[in-house]
Amino acid sequence: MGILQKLVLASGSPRRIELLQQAGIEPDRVLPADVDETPLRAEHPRSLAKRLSKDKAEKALASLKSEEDYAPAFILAADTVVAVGRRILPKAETIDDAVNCLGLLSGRSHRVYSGICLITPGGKLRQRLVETRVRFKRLPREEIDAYVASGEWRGKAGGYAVQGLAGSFVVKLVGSYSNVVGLPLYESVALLSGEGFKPHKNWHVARP
Ligand SMILES: Cc1cn([C@H]2C[C@H](O)[C@@H](COP(=O)(O)OP(=O)(O)OP(=O)(O)O)O2)c(=O)[nH]c1=O
Repeated sequence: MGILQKLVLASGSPRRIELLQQAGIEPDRVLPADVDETPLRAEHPRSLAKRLSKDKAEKALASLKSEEDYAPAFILAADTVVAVGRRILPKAETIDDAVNCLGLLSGRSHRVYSGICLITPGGKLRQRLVETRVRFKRLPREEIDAYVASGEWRGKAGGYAVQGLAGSFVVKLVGSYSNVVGLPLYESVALLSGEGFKPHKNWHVARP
């Protein structure tokens, strides 16, 4: 196999593409998979992240299979969920969503869960769930308003993006940082290598 192995990233998130690239992996194709992200009743945040990453990978596989020139490939998908205790925070779409999320996160710890799902060219399905604990400083209303005005929260789980302005809200982070941004790199690369994908084929020698 070796160099013929193709990798499809089942995601429309620019962050996930960038994170993979940061790890030296260039997906051969990016195929966003739209799935219903509504939590089930009383669903635990970790179960939701795992279930949705699987749904995304399977949806991408189905759409690949419907193509005339279908060829088996590695398919990688992820889903990131922010939760305070068992309470799942929404992917903020409105200013109200963002204000409510940030109010809940202010001055306390929350958890970020990413489910990752890999389907191999041979059809095996592998999953991981990665958890990061994040503690935010207390956010006075003026600071929440200023952050909301930046728009950085739009489309982000929990109404913030740690890779931007909200990085300065973090008092403590325990676990994987890339997991919070949307794709835990250590675990994703380990999963891929464990299934025989050679992640290092595109590495270049740095020029001074
Ligand atoms: C907490 C947090 C989330 N996010 C983003 C990552 C994800 O894009 C998004 C969570 O939504 P997801 O549903 O995990 O992903 P998505 O819909 O953006 O992309 P796709 O399903 O096509 O892969 O929140 C950040 O960028 N920074 C953060 O600090």
